[in-house]
Amino acid sequence: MKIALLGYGKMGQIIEKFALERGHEIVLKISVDNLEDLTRQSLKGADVAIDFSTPDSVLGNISACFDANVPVVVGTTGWYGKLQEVKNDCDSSNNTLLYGSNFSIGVNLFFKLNQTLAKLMNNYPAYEVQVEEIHHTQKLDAPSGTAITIAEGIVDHLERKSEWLNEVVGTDVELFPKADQLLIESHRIENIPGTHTVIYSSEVDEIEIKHTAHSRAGFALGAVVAAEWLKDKKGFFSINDIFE
Ligand SMILES: NC(=O)C1=CN([C@@H]2O[C@H](COP(=O)(O)OP(=O)(O)OC[C@H]3O[C@@H](n4cnc5c(N)ncnc54)[C@H](O)[C@@H]3O)[C@@H](O)[C@H]2O)C=CC1
Ligand SMILES: O=C(O)C1=N[C@H](C(=O)O)C[C@H](O)C1
Repeated sequence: MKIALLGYGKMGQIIEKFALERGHEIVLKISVDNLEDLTRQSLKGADVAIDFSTPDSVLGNISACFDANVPVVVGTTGWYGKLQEVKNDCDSSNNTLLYGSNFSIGVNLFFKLNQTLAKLMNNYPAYEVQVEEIHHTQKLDAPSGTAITIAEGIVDHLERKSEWLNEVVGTDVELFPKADQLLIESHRIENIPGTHTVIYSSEVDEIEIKHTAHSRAGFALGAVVAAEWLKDKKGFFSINDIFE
């Protein structure tokens, strides 16, 4: 496949390595240094685009892919408030997009485990639940996209929680969640690729499920596999559609 990389930073560069290893060709690499190279014409030379850019640029990049009728895999996070709008655009323009807050196999298994545990906990009101995420200090968005997916998995399956709220540890803002609110605590520490923990705590004990990414390799390989999966599809998909 001919692949356009929209975003050639930490993730884009590892994705390139896996794509080449799997026999693909990189026909376009866009970063903040060559934004002028992203044109309808240049995109049309790709079978698929993979976007790992920034929360501020991702929506423009998606529009550019729709305009060129090029399927796009979106790994960028921090834009999910616009998800429904993007889905509508995708459907009405007969385009193709797959997004995922996390492309690693381990985290997608973790998402399922999280939902199962949340369902079980409906019978055990003594447990209070909290989500924690830790990422490197260059991360632009908080909470992480993965933490949002985890929190939605809890809110959708645990009756006593109806919404999530986020506290970035180390800032002056301290939150006091109400009983029906799920706290996501975000920590920013040098060089952490991504750690997510769900903690159920009672007076007498604690249950913790935790995913630790040792590197960015799982995210990057997952993005290339997602692009391969998307090749002959049409429509709006999430990473969950691959794992189903
Ligand atoms: N879904 C997943 O599995 C994962 C998602 N991510 C997300 O991917 C995104 C990128 O992460 P990193 O590579 O770590 O960030 P990074 O900061 O290392 O790279 C971002 C790249 O985007 C480029 N860029 C800036 N404006 C652009 C524009 N208008 N068009 C195209 N590129 C532009 C920058 O020059 C840079 O090359 C973040 O939103 C992050 O949260 C990161 C890892 C895994
Ligand atoms: O910015 C990152 O690095 C990561 N972002 C994704 C997220 O926001 O969940 C996935 C992974 O945790 C790494």
